[in-house]
Amino acid sequence: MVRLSRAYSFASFVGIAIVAIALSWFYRNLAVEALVQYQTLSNVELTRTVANTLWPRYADFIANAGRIPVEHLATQPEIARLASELEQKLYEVNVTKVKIYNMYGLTVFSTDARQIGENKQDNPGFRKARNGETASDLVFRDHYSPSEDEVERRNLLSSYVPIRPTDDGPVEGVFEVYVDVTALLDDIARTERTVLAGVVGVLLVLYLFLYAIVRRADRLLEQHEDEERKAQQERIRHLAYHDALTGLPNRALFKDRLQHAVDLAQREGAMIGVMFIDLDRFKVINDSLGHERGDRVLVEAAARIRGAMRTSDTACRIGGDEFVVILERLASADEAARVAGRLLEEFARPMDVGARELVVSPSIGIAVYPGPTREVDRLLKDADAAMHGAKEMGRNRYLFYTEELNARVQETLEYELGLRQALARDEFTLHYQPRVDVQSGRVVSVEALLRWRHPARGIVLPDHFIRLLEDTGMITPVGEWVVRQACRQCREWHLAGHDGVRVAVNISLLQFRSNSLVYAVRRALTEAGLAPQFLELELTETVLADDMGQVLAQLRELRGAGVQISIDDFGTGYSALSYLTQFPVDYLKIDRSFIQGVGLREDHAAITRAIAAMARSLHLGVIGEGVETSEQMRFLQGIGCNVMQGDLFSPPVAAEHSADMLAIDMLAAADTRTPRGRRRRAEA
Ligand SMILES: Nc1nc2c(ncn2[C@@H]2O[C@H](COP(=O)(O)O[C@H]3[C@@H](O)[C@H](n4cnc5c(=O)[nH]c(N)nc54)O[C@@H]3COP(=O)(O)O)[C@@H](O)[C@H]2O)c(=O)[nH]1
Repeated sequence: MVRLSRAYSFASFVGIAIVAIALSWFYRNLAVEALVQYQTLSNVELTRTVANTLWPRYADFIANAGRIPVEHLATQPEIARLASELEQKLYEVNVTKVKIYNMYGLTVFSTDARQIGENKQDNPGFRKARNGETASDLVFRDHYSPSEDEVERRNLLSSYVPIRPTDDGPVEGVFEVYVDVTALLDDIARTERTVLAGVVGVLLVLYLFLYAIVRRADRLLEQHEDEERKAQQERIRHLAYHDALTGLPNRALFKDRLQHAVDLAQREGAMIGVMFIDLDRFKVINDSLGHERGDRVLVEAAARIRGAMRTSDTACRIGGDEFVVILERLASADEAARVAGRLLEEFARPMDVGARELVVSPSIGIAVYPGPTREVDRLLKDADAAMHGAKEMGRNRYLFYTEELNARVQETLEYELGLRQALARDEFTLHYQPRVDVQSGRVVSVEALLRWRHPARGIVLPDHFIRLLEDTGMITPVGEWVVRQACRQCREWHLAGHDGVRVAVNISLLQFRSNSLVYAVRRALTEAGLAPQFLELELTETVLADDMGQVLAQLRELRGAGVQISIDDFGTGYSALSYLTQFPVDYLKIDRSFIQGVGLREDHAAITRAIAAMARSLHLGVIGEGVETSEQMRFLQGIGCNVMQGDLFSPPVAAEHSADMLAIDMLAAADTRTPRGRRRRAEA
């Protein structure tokens, strides 16, 4: 970095030098010019005086001097007289030499007699004077002879002055006057040196004064730079060890702090704890509300965690929605439980994250040392396992780590990991359950139901993994796979001759929130070459009760394209029935819990009747699901519900048997079926 003082020193030195040189040059020029002007005037005056007194008597001699042989000129009596008279006249002035030229440049007279007779007609000074102008020239002579004597190193001003008998008369000759200005020029040089010394002295004082200021500024700057550098390093260090969003220590600093806490605990024989906090369903919040609101949830969560902690605890954010608190110097495990309890209370208050208020709960796992956690470097892992245990137990709670819990959690984690890989490993499959028109005995539509062919556990039913798919955000890609697969299968049925059959697919609320549903459905239909009216989407009432505007827009688009919409598990959603008039719906599926209550509970029979009547008056189709007995079938027939689904006709069957299922008379099959036994065989 360029130092100010160094730059200032250099620039000022150059400045002072330039000022000194310029000043000296100007002063000398002005002074010398003034001297030349003054001395020239004085020479002109002298010439006029001489001309007035001497010229009338010598004018003829000088005019005719050209006729006298040059070698005799100096010996003419006029010359001696002239020399004598001039000597008197020049006695009191500082003129050192005088020459007189005639109009042809002949030196008629000179105080140095050796120069008499010389011709100066080509001399510019002479020529100028002959033409009526005065010409002066400052010259330096190493050796100079004013008369016959010689002097050395002189500065001389020589002036050529025209001689006129009267002020406005013609020029009749030229006077050359030499004045010795050596002393005057020396004076000028002395004054110049004095002025220069004075100016340079003042400039130096100014320079030193400014230098002191610049030096101080330099130091202040240096100090400021130092502070800025330190602050910058501190900022970088902070960024390296803190989470930019919440400002909490990050994973790197957490490891440091944990190590420190462990060292202290081992030295003092104290107890420490690690609390692993994971926000419940954060992925869903993030995906549905957007990342900006997700960030606000995280910031608010960090503030609440800090609020619930003791001053001796350290809270860190170690991942997306994962926070860890190091609990130092615990008196007992109960103290950790109290901190966790406070934290749950903090999270019970709704969070204001913009458009809506949210209650975001945490699941908390706690591992204490010494305790079931024997190795300190397992503290975090064990707290993590306890947190998963808390999630399994229903979330929004805390759980201490135990070895049994660990085994269970490991199993769940493996299961979860397997599910994450199931789509890529092609382990999902669809089973199909027919819906029968009991008036004709024919299959009118088929519900596609997802199954996971687990490598060790065999066929796993969706109740065991749909929620996990939703929690992990995998429901969207898996749901899209289901739609694609079902459309392809339906097209195959059509090609095999069952061309009126419709396929129904269950759609999760999260698929609506992902906003890719409409595109995925259209693409699946196009890829399979299936007309939209053969695809039915089953939604639960919770979907309709969600963000009405968002769901309605997508439903209208799908319905507009020709896709059929049905409400699944109808009657269990406890939501306002008015939505039925607003949403574009084609069918209501009466929940199987009501149908299975028929013959056992009058209220269930009443609800079933009411739903069928409502569907009829709203001109909606009605489907009875979970029909297991002939009694239930007859009851439904009696209330005008003729399309039924249930084990009485067929449980869900694998794709390879689905075409056979479409070919048979379902009523005849129902007569010979023992529902539950048949279900187990078909799904095995
Ligand atoms: N989002 C998605 N959800 C899906 C998908 N596939 C299934 N599901 C949902 O999982 C729930 C459980 O489904 P499943 O275990 O397949 O059970 C279905 C039938 O087997 C069962 N059923 C049908 N008839 C009978 C019967 O007579 N008795 C009896 N005990 N069970 C019967 O009902 C389930 C179908 O229910 P529904 O969808 O409400 O019509 C279930 O909620 C599925 O929705 C999927 O791809 N995506």
